Amino acid sequence: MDPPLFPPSHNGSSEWSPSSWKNVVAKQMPIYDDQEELEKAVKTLDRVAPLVFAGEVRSLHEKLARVAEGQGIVLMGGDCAESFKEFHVNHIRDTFRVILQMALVMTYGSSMPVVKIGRIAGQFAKPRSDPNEVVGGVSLPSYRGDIVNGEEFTSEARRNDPQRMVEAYYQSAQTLNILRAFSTGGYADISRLHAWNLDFVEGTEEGSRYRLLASKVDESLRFMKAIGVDTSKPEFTSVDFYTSHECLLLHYEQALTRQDSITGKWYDCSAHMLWVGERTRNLDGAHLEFTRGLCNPLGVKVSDKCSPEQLIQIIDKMNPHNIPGKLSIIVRMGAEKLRKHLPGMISAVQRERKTVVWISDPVHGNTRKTKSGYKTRDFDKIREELNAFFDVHDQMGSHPGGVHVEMTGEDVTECTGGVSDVTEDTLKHRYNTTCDPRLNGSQALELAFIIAERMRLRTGLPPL
Ligand SMILES: O=C[C@H](O)[C@H](O)COP(=O)(O)O
Ligand SMILES: C=C(OP(=O)(O)O)C(=O)O
Ligand SMILES: [Mn+2]
Repeated sequence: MDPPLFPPSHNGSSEWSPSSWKNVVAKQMPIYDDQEELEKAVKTLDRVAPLVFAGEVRSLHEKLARVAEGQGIVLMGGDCAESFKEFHVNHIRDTFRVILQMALVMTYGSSMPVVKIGRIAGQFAKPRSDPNEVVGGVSLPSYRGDIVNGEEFTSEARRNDPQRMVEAYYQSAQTLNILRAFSTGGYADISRLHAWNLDFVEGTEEGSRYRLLASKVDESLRFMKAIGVDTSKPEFTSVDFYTSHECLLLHYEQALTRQDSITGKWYDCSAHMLWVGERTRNLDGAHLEFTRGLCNPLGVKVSDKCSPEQLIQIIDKMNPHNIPGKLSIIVRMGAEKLRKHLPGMISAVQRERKTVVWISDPVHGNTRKTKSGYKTRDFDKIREELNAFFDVHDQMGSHPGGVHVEMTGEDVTECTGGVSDVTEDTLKHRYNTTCDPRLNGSQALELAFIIAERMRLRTGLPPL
C-alpha cells in the first residue's frame, strides 16, 4: 500500500492508512467465517473501477461549503437499504424523480440552491440493534443488508457472504450509470418538470400543490426566455446529483479507497459523501479511524446520546482543519429530545468556532413497531421533528442546512399519516422495505413543502 497522505499530525494521533482501521475495534461489522473467501472478494474489489471520481467529490465539497455558510440546503434521500431484489431501472428513476420534485419545491420555495444527494448506489450495509433475530423460538443472525447476508429467515441466507460485496459493487455501478444518464441526458431538464409527477401522486393534494408550483416555475422560465436567458444551458437541462451511504462495511470501503493521481489525496470512491452512523461513531472506533483519512465530505449521525463535548471531539477527529463543507452533523433524536439537546450542541459548535452543516434526519428518531409487528413512522412525528429543528436554528441564529430522509418514489405503505393517509391497518398493503420504513412519493413531497415553507418564513417571504 502507498504511504499515507496525511502526516501523523493530521489529527494529532497516529498515522493513517486505508487499513489502519484494522488496528481498532470495529462495531457492527460482519464476521466472515472463511478468510480466504473474504480475501478473494476484497482482491476483486481492489481492482474494480472507482464508482465516483475525485473531481466530482470536490465539486460536492464546494457546494457543501456554501451550505455551511448559509447559502444553500442539502437534500439527502433514498432507501433505508438498497436491495438486490428491488433493483430495477424504474425503481431508480422513481426515486430520482421524487428527489427532483422535492428539490424543485425547495429551490423555488427557499430561493436557494439545493444540493441533491441520494442514499443510493452503495447504501446496502445495515447496523442492527440486535445481532440475532428470533422467530418462533428459532434464533438466527440478523439481516445486515444484501451486501452482507440475505433477508430470508434461513441459516443459509443469514450466513455472511463476502461475494455479496462484489455483487453490491456491480449493482452500484449500474445504478450510477443510470443516475448519470438521468441527470445529464435530458430527463432532468427543467422544462420537463410536469413529467416528474408520479401517476399515484398526481391525484393527491400534494400532487396538485406540485402542479401549481410547477406552473409558476414554467411561467418564470417563459419570462426568462423572453428577456433573452438561454434556457438550453446545462443549468436548465441537467442536474448535479451525488451519491452517499453509511460508511459501515469497512472491507468494502477500504477496497474502493484510492489515491488521487493529481493531488495524492485519498478518496473513498464508493460514493461522493459518506456518513458514520449513530451506532458506530465512537471516538476510539474503526469507523472514525477510517473516515478521518478520507478527503470526501463526511457526515455523522447523532442522537441525544452524544454530548456537546463528544460532538466537538468527533468534529476534531473528522474535520481537524475545520474545512467548511467537510462535515455534516446529521441530527436524529425525535422532536422532544431535539428541542432539549440540539441547542447545547449548536452552542458548543459556535463557542469552538467549528464550521459544520446541520442536517435534520427526522425519521430515525421516530421509528416504532406496531402491534402487528411492522416497523413504521408517523408523518406527524416526522413533521414535529423537522419543525423543532427549524425552531432551534431560528433561536440559535444558525443555518438549518438540510434534510436526510428514507424515501422512495414508489407508492409504498410503510409510514403512516400525511396526506397519503396510510394507516396502521393499511401498512400491510405495500410494505416492501427490507429494513426501515420509507416515506412514499407523496409523503416525501409533503415534507419538501414543509421545508420550503420554513425556509420562506426565515427569509420573510410569504407562504407559497
Ligand atoms: O437503518 C437503521 C438501522 O439499521 C435500523 O434502524 C436498525 O433497526 P433495528 O433496530 O431493527 O435493528
Ligand atoms: C442506520 C441509519 O441511521 P442511524 O445511524 O441514524 O441510526 C440509517 O441511516 O439507516
Ligand atoms: Mn434506516
